[in-house]
Amino acid sequence: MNRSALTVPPPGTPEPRPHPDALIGEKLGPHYAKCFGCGPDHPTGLHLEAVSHDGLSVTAEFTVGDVHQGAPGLAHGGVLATAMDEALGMVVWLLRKPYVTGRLETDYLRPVPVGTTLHITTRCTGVVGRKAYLEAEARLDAPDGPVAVRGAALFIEVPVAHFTEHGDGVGGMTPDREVNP
Ligand SMILES: CCCCCCCCCC(=O)SCCNC(=O)CCNC(=O)[C@H](O)C(C)(C)COP(=O)(O)OP(=O)(O)OC[C@H]1O[C@@H](n2cnc3c(N)ncnc32)[C@H](O)[C@@H]1OP(=O)(O)O
Repeated sequence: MNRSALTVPPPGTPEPRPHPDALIGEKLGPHYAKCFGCGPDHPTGLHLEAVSHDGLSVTAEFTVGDVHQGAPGLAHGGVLATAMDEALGMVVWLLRKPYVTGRLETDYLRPVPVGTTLHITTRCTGVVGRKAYLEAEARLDAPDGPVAVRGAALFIEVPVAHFTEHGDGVGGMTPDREVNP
């Protein structure tokens, strides 16, 4: 993958660990019912479902539907980037602090037909100050299927005020709340 230095942790960055209270090895619930990425109440959203793993990693599944097309019969690249962004966001939840995407890099390796279930794996590779370094991979139809998309990201920790001042709040979430109900 063509990674920029901006999404690679500096040399010597220790391996990050989940927050001691993070739920590991369990299905992660949506962070917001109307979220385009994970919300069950979004009519055309991705309905991403994810499970957390030790080592600050998440696996997630997303089945490409008719409403996600770009070219006829193929997933839109922006939708695929959204799926990566959402699955990356689920990893930083395990730090139990609010983060937003600062930078998202995406490499598209194979077309993704409608009906495909993408198996997405995301991992945090380092945390330095407010910056969390992340990487992602999406495979076609099986956890060991062909790689279709690779991604890397830099997420930035923000205060809760980021959501209350710029949006409509945090949907009942606070940093102290169980984030994976
Ligand atoms: C309640 C939880 C909800 C969870 C939702 C999950 C959904 C999935 C995730 C998303 O899609 S979030 C939505 C998309 N992202 C945004 O809307 C973020 C919009 N951008 C911002 O609000 C600000 O630009 C941001 C908070 C990211 C940074 O602004 P700040 O003023 O707080 O930080 P600052 O600019 O001082 O940067 C802090 C550090 O991050 C670095 N940085 C910030 N943006 C960067 C960038 N884009 N690329 C590289 N580095 C970046 C910056 O260089 C600096 O590094 P150093 O500490 O080493 O000096």
